[in-house]
Amino acid sequence: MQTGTALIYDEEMTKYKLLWVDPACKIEVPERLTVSHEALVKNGLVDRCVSVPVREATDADILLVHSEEYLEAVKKTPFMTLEDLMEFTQQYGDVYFHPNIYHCAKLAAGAALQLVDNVMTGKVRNGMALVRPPGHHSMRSAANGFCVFNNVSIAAQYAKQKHGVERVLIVDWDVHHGQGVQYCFEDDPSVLYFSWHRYEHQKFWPQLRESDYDCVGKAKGAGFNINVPWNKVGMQNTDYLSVFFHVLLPVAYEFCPDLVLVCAGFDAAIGDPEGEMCATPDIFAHLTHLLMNLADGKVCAVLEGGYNLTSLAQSVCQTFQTLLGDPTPLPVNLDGPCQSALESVHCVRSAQKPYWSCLKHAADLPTFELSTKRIKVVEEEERTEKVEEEKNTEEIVWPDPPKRVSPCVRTAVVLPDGVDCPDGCKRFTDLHPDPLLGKKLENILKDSNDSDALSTLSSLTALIEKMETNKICNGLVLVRDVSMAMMCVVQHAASLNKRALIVCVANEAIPIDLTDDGKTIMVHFSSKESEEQKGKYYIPVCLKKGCSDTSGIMQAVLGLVLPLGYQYNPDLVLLVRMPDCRISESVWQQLIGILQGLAQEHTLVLMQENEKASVTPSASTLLGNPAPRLGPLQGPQSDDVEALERLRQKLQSDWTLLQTTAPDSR
Ligand SMILES: CC(O)(O)NCCCCNCCCN
Ligand SMILES: [Zn+2]
Repeated sequence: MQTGTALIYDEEMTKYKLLWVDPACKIEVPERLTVSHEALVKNGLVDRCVSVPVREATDADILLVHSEEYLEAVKKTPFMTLEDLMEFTQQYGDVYFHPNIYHCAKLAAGAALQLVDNVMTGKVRNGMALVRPPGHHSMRSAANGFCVFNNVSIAAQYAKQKHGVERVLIVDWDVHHGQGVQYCFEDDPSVLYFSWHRYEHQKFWPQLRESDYDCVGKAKGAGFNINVPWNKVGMQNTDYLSVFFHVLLPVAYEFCPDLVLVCAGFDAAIGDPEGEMCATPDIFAHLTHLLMNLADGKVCAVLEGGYNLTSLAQSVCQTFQTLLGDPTPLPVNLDGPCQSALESVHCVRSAQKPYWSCLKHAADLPTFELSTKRIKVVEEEERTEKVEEEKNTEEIVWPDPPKRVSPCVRTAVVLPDGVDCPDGCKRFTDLHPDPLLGKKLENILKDSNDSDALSTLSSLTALIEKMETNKICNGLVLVRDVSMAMMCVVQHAASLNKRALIVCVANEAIPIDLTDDGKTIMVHFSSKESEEQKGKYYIPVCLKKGCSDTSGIMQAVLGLVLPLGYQYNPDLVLLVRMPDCRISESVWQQLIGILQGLAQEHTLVLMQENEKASVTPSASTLLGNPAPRLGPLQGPQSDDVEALERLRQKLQSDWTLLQTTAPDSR
């Protein structure tokens, strides 16, 4: 299995800066790179990465995206006088030139190509390039928005041409719209471009009509361009996650990319003068994690924006730690998305509905949107360049991201004799069995002197305690009686006052009487409608074709289990695979991989002891290896979608992160 995270950085890219007064450009300073790199050094992350050297992009590389006349013009800048540089800059917007910026722009683009080469040839699993100048605003024949060459667009074309990549997903989480990327690929169905961006109904820079949600791509590229406008500032972690769960991830899994490129701008974080958002740096740990089970884990992040030096450095470290496989921090008290974010999610899903089967049941455009659409046209004429006022975001404070400590044992296993312990795992036995355990579990144990059941259960309970004290990250346990073991875990977690999210894949309904006390929440996948409607903590997901239905499961995991799980915020995730369920191995691995974003990766996998063939693949994902790709997904069964939507309607008043439509509250 491929491992290793590349870090690409060269201090040469700090050797250019603004040489004259320009309020629009003064935030793009060399210190952006130095503080990021220094933070990586301070947190011991540089030593854990594979340092990959930069290289200069060649003319051929740059011409994959840019025109010859533009390249020839930029080539002249190193020899220009200050006056010439200022005059040369005038023809572009919100960007500045410097005698050394052409050199640095070649290094920034070359860094992205080095990253693609190392990931595509399997020298590393994933990585991030810390570069400046950024890239996503630059266009075929124009610099723009601090960008000279479009680093990520060049990397996408390069990956296709040199490495035969067929489908590239570009995730642009920078707070500005990467219009340069959109223009480059808008008619290209092999590159899916996703961007969210501060928009404020076209009042925010670059004030483009084509940054709105209804610009979905052109001709063959229709559907392969996804714009999520933020029409208000102050967006929080929950808003970002809502867009990943209900827009990006379902489409990304359907698209099934060979490679994921990230326009990793951190001006979407709190404290940034450009974004004026409120999402905290640890959110990038989750956003990164949620992409790492795509494309067999081939994720290449390239720095774009980020102008608050504190949140930038923290966000960069959060991203690297996740790329390195460290447990994600607990997503603290997420409430639901704000009304404006919900409207954006609603509009994007309805605009993209014709192009993606995972969205074929999405709601139509909200009626108010149709009316404001006309109003927006009217405002168009009134749009005036707003005066640059200084953003005093320097005073904003937020808590330091929590420490993310990797337990000394990553994956512990409890296996019957004769089943080998997978490489990298540690066989676990309970060294101090609790003599009273039989008594405590008598209500569960049918036969209290069933010694090996007792020993398995005591290992199970001891394993949970080791996870709760962070001695062990996650675990895999094979048992004879899965239902009984599940009840034991539920009871033991409750006794430790730990909240457990149980995801149970079965075929039949299962005998379980969950106390509706909120200490446990269960999502139960089966092929049978469950007759009794239990409280808000028992969620039956019925799939007509049962758990062999890959797209049905994935639709429910991404659109229901993830939002629910993030909002519930468990201390422990229990993944239970009933013997009768026919889930495919790779879907099971995706389930394990995706849900590791919760509970600081304290995932406990429980299977029947005859599932020996699943031990190695399950352990591989628990060890942090990416789950295998599922292939492009077909649409889920209509009646399953309708059942899921009924479930959403029922649950979303309690679990507001489940919402995908804005109430027509105009
Ligand atoms: C890479 C990037 O997306 O971060 N570039 C952002 C360019 C912003 C241009 N406007 C500046 C106005 C200053 N208040
Ligand atoms: Zn930006």
